[in-house]
Parts: sequence; C-alpha cells; structure tokens
Amino acid sequence: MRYEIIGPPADRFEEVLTAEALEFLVALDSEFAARRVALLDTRRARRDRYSTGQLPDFLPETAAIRADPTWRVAPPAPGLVDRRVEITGPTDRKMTVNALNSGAKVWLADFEDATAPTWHNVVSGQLNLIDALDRRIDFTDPRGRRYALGAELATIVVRPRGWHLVEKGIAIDGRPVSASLVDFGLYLFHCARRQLDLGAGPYFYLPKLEGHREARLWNDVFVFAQRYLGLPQGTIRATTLIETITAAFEMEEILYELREHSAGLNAGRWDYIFSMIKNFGQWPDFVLPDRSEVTMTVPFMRAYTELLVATCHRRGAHAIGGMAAVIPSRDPEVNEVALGKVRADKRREAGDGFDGSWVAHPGLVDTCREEFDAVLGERPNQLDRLRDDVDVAAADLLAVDKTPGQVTAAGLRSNIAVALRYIDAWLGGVGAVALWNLMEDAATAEIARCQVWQWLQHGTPLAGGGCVTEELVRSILAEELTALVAGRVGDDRDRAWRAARIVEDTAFGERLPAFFTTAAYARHLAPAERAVPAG
Ligand SMILES: CC(=O)SCCNC(=O)CCNC(=O)[C@H](O)C(C)(C)COP(=O)(O)OP(=O)(O)OC[C@H]1O[C@@H](n2cnc3c(N)ncnc32)[C@H](O)[C@@H]1OP(=O)(O)O
Ligand SMILES: O=CC(=O)O
Ligand SMILES: [Mg+2]
Repeated sequence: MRYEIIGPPADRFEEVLTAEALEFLVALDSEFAARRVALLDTRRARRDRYSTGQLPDFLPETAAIRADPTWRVAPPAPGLVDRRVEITGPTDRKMTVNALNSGAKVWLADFEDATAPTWHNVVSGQLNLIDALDRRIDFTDPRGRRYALGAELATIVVRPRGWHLVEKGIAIDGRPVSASLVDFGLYLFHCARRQLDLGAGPYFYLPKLEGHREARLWNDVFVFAQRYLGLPQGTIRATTLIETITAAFEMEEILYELREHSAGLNAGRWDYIFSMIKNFGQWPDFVLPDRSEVTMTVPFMRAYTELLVATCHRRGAHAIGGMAAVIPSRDPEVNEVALGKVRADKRREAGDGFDGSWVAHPGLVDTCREEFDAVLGERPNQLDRLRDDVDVAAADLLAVDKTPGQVTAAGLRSNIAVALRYIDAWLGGVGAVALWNLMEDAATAEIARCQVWQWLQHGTPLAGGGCVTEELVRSILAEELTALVAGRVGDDRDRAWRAARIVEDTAFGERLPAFFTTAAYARHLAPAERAVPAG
C-alpha cells in the first residue's frame, strides 16, 4: 500500500480513515500533488517579482474572458439559493451543534482560519460532520448541558485548508499530503452521498487562492473526484474566497475556471489585508496604520468589495460578505457597541449588493439577518442587482497610501499581544479565540504579526513620539509574555514561550515568512511519531 497513517489513533478514527477513503486520497495525490507544488513555486516567483517593485495588474492574456458578456456560472444549488446569513466556525462537537442550530442559512465548517490543524482536530472534525449528517451528534457535556440538533439546520459548506499547507498525519509514498486534498477528499468521500440524500450537496469554500490557475486546479480536482466517486459532474459547488490581492485581479477568471462548480465569491477581508502587507510590505507607500484603522470603508478595501459584487452579479454568482470581527459581550454596554458595529457592517454590505454575509457567533445571526431582510425582503438574494456603476481600476485596488490613520504605541502593543496570545492558543490546538472582544483567528493574527514586521522594516514613527524599533518590540513582547505566563506551569508555560519565539521569528527577519502556520505546523503541531501503520 502507498499510504501510511502517521497520526495517532483515537476513538472511532477508523470510521474516517477507511481503506477506501485513503485510496481515494492516494488517487487525488497521484493526480494533483505535482501541480500543487508547481503552483506554490509560481506564488514564490510572483512574490519575488513584487519585491523588485513590480505591481499586479489585470491579466492581458485573459482579457477575452472578461470581455465576453455571455458566460454565467451554474445556477445556485439546493441549500445555497438564500445565503443571507452564514455562520463560520471550527468543527468541534459543540460548535458543530451550535452552528447548525444557530438560525443561519449556511454553516462554514472551517478547517482553515478557525482551526489549529492538529491531527485530532482534522480527523475528529470529519467525524463530527458525518455524525451531524447522520443525526448522531447529540451529547451531554460534563456540566450536564444537553446539545441536540434542532429541526431546521444550516446548509454545511466545508472550508478545507489552503494549498500552502500539508498534512503530516498521513504519508503517501513517504511524503506528507496536501492538506487541502485531505480535508476535501475525506469530506467528499464520506459526506457527498449523505448530503445528496438530504437534498443538498457537497459544498466547499476555497481559501487563500492566489489566482485563476489555482482555481483551475480545484476545478480539475472536482471533475476527477466526481468521476472517481460516480457523482454527476457539477454536483460539487464551491465559493471562492477572494482574500489575496492577486486573486482580486483575477476574480472574473476564477469564476470562469470554476463556472460549472462555482457558488460565487466571498470577500475574505482579513486575509486580504494580510496579503497586501505580505506582498508589498517593504514599500513605503504600503505601510498601513493600526489594524483597527484598516476598515472596510478605506479606499482600497472599498474598491475590492465593490469590484467583487459587480463581478459576481455580472456572472450570476453570489457575492458573500466578510467577517466583522467584533463579537457579543456579556457586558451590556460593550455588547451594544459590538452589535452596532456588526449592524453597520452588514447594512453596508447589503446596500452594496452582497447576497449575504458572515458572522462569527450565534449571537450575531439576528443582526445580520435583519440587515439583509431589510434589503432582500422576500427575495432569496439580489443576483439581479447589477452594479454597472462600479468602475474599479488597478490603481484603486492598490491605493493603500490613501488609508487614513496612524501607527500608535497602543496599536503596536495590541498587535504583539494578539499575535502572542493567538499563536499560544493555536499551539494548544485552538484555532479561534476571543481577545478583547474581537474574534481572532489565523487570518487576523497574520495581520498582527505582519504589521509588527512591516513597521520594524520602516522604522515607522509612532503618533505621540518615538518610532518602532527592535528594542521596543522586544521589550513589549517580554512584557506581554510575562503577563501571559503569570500563574502558568509546565507545558502551558512552555507553550507561551514557544509562541513568543514564533512571534520573534516572524517579526525580526529581513524577509517576512509567507505564513506563520507552515513552519509552526511542521515544528509544533504535526504528528511526530509513527503510530499504527495502516493499509
Ligand atoms: C477571518 C476568517 O476567516 S473569519 C472565519 C473564521 N473564524 C471563525 O470562524 C471564528 C468563529 N467564532 C468562534 O470561534 C467563537 O465565536 C469565538 C472563539 C470567537 C468566541 O467563542 P466563545 O469564547 O466560546 O464565545 P461565547 O462564550 O460568547 O459563546 C457562547 C456560545 O456560543 C457558541 N459559539 C460561539 N461562536 C460560535 C460559532 N462560531 N459557531 C458555533 N457556536 C459558537 C459557543 O460555543 C458557546 O456555546 P455554549 O453556550 O453552548 O457553551
Ligand atoms: O477567511 C476570511 C478572511 O477574512 O480571511
Ligand atoms: Mg481567510
């Protein structure tokens, strides 16, 4: 056999890691592993070009696709017609039940930004999805609280990990496997028919794509997988996140590549900001102010979302809004402010023509629904609202220098504290956390650690005096680490130290690491020991 299970066994994991499912992963790997590696090389080469001053533009070689007014994506699939509220979150057992019961139309079951990809999270997440579809997920927690699926459930849309990540819990021919193919393959293998029997289908969100060739790879994966599993072509549907600056220049082409499988585009705002810093962070014109100042109404973010809605609706595709990171609070005053911010965000999106949007927490479902109800009324979406008024040029997408705001000492400290605390949680197997009333996940933490790097590179002046220096960052990091480890012992204490080391490694280097998660996964999360060989 060509595969081996490296990750440790646990209760019922064999129900996910069946010989047939693993053979399917081997088939996907044989067909697509080399193309994935080549596309990752292309990403690196492109970033190198940007480091010499080149800027992206709309592609001349695909002008004909953009100019052709005739093509459309497939009509919306069952369960994906009305997407006015989508809740996102990790796939642990409790969150699965809570998300499905939340009243949202869609649940984005997340193996990406909201999940720390421990072997346990990866496999048990798949098991929870199977159990949810079989209605076998009800349980009572240790406090005696009962969790049970209700009558009306959200449509499940799974977000596999991005192309940059590998899964080391399974080896094929002695190599780690693409994490995207593992998450996609296991879910499709086990749940496609279960979903079809329930009147929905196997639906996906595709994260962190950097261009249409990566969308073509996904489309080819879908065609191959449908053939392998005997599913009618077009059964799979995928919403692509536009969350990199390079993908923003290829929205139309991405829809075109996936057109028989496309369920639209989503404005993944947090990774988008991260991508902007990652690609152009060394240039003075691209220095961003405090993270809290980079709102959806600053010119470069506005240009991107306007273009996204216009592109989608021209092609009959859903445009889905992004995540307002504020979450509900038990403090009534703080809560009121938080709900007000989410309401304003969803109101703007609905008014701009989005067909629905994301929330991070069940307590935000009603707010989002009310704002979309106000615009959609009885209509399931507003695909008919063409945004022919939108005129976005390459320069608008890159107009980072028009972002108002300052870099402050508080913003610097906040970035260091968030990066440290998030990475600490991630190393502990938790991929989304609430910090200071904000949802923090891999994407928001990437911004935090990249801004520290960016400001250090530029010796950025701080409002009120001084500037960002290595000495200052080290001293804030030391203070934040002291606060984090207070009262901790043993492994918990070590984990905080490891998190601080990752923050240092990613902040002080001359070149910004493309993702903190890749090296941190290999060093800290990946299963190290060989467990029971299988197959
Ligand atoms: C940039 C992007 O990619 S955004 C998408 C990726 N990020 C995410 O999906 C983050 C999703 N959100 C979350 O993970 C959580 O809301 C957090 C971690 C931010 C906060 O969670 P908590 O600290 O548990 O919040 P809180 O205590 O208010 O939760 C109250 C209840 O709501 C549940 N809950 C909170 N958020 C969610 C969610 N997204 N899905 C399902 N249930 C949820 C909690 O499990 C808890 O349930 P319980 O009452 O049965 O114990
Ligand atoms: O995945 C969403 C984002 O904002 O990043
Ligand atoms: Mg993202």
